[in-house]
Amino acid sequence: MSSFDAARLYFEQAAEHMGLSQNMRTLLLTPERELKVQVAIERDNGEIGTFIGYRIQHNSARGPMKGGLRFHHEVNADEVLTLASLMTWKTALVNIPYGGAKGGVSVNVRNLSPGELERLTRKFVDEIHDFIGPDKDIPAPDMGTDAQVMAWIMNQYSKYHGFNPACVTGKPLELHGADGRTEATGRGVGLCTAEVLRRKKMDIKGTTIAIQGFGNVGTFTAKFLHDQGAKIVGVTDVSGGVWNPEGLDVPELIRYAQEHRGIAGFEGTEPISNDDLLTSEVDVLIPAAVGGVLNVENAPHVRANIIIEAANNPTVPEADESFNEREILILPDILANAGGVIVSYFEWVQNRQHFRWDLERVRKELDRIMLESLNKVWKIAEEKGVSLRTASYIIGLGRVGRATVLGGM
Ligand SMILES: NC(=O)C1=CN([C@@H]2O[C@H](COP(=O)(O)OP(=O)(O)OC[C@H]3O[C@@H](n4cnc5c(N)ncnc54)[C@H](O)[C@@H]3O)[C@@H](O)[C@H]2O)C=CC1
Ligand SMILES: O=C(O)CCC(=O)C(=O)O
Repeated sequence: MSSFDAARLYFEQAAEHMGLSQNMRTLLLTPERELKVQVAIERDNGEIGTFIGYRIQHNSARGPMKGGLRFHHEVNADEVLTLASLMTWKTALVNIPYGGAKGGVSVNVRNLSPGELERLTRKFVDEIHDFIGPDKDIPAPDMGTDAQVMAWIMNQYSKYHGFNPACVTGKPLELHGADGRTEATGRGVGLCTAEVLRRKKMDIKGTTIAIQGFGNVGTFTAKFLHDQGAKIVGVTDVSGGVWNPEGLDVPELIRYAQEHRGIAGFEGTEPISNDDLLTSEVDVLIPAAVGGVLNVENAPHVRANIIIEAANNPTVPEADESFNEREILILPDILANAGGVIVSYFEWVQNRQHFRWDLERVRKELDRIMLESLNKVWKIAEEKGVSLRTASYIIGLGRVGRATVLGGM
């Protein structure tokens, strides 16, 4: 089953509850535009490197399309379409004035020098600049991209269309970025985790947590939860994993990971594999890396009572079904990781108003939107007797559907 067909099952479960017509389902599932471009660069050794880039614009019924840009060797059209559709439901669920899009280049960034990464980014913008922009489609960071990449995008876009920082979000602070964007996704994941624990009457102090992925989202999630007194007992990344039942020293681990480009070998810990981490005995499991990691094989062995989906699309539908049957609570990606796009929205607003917010204001508004969204999802799930995922989709689809009908063809 393709990744889009799998994600479509989540859509269909909500559409069924809502009694959406077949024609409306087809309209909402069909992407508006799919770009697939050649991204050719000169490598440092003088040879040519040819890569494939994608930007898939799924839906613009509620506003300009919005979504991150992923540089990863597993990027393909099916995955980008799936992620673009998730952005449509996510922006609608948290009620920010956007549609959904996603992009990516199929490349292993670990094999690129900084110069090659810059040339690749600029070349990608050369290919897609006519289709993006502050009122069309606004890229942002995702796996393998960061504030520096966003700065190059802004600079390259401006060469064609004039200075316009709102064409991309997640930029460096020195170049029209927003205070709090880098931490935003992890902060949102942490906030949601704390709120779920509160609702489940579990004390966050001493709650054991395992996190897969220790990049932007994983580190800020770990930091937030560690600061609240939770015990982060296991973390993995592409280099390996570390485990300490007494709780990891998260600030030290962050320093170590920056210095060693990975967490493997952090002193005072035992090694743990990615597979073992997912089935480890913890209260809360937080996938914060790639998609599809919770699958038919490992789902029956997952021992956490709560799964917070920081990554996009980490759970395949069969695993989701098995978790629901076993009453394992899953907070879905389109809610749990929405903090990033929410603060991207604040950045876009600040860029358009030429007025900077301070960190306190960003955090206050982010926390308010995250908690209001979680509250609404929880209420719908209870009222309708559905999972938190289906409740999230019901809200998202409902808003996109109504905007589509009101706007007309
Ligand atoms: N950056 C953002 O603001 C947002 C990111 N997300 C999602 O969060 C997830 C992580 O994104 P970022 O932290 O931004 O990426 P990143 O590139 O900063 O970090 C990715 C992390 O995952 C690890 N990783 C990669 N492949 C892995 C594998 N096969 N097994 C285990 N670990 C692996 C890497 O070593 C790294 O620690 C992605 O699913 C992304 O779509 C969702 C919303 C916003
Ligand atoms: O910040 C953004 O605009 C998009 C973040 C993103 O790609 C995501 O939420 O998956």
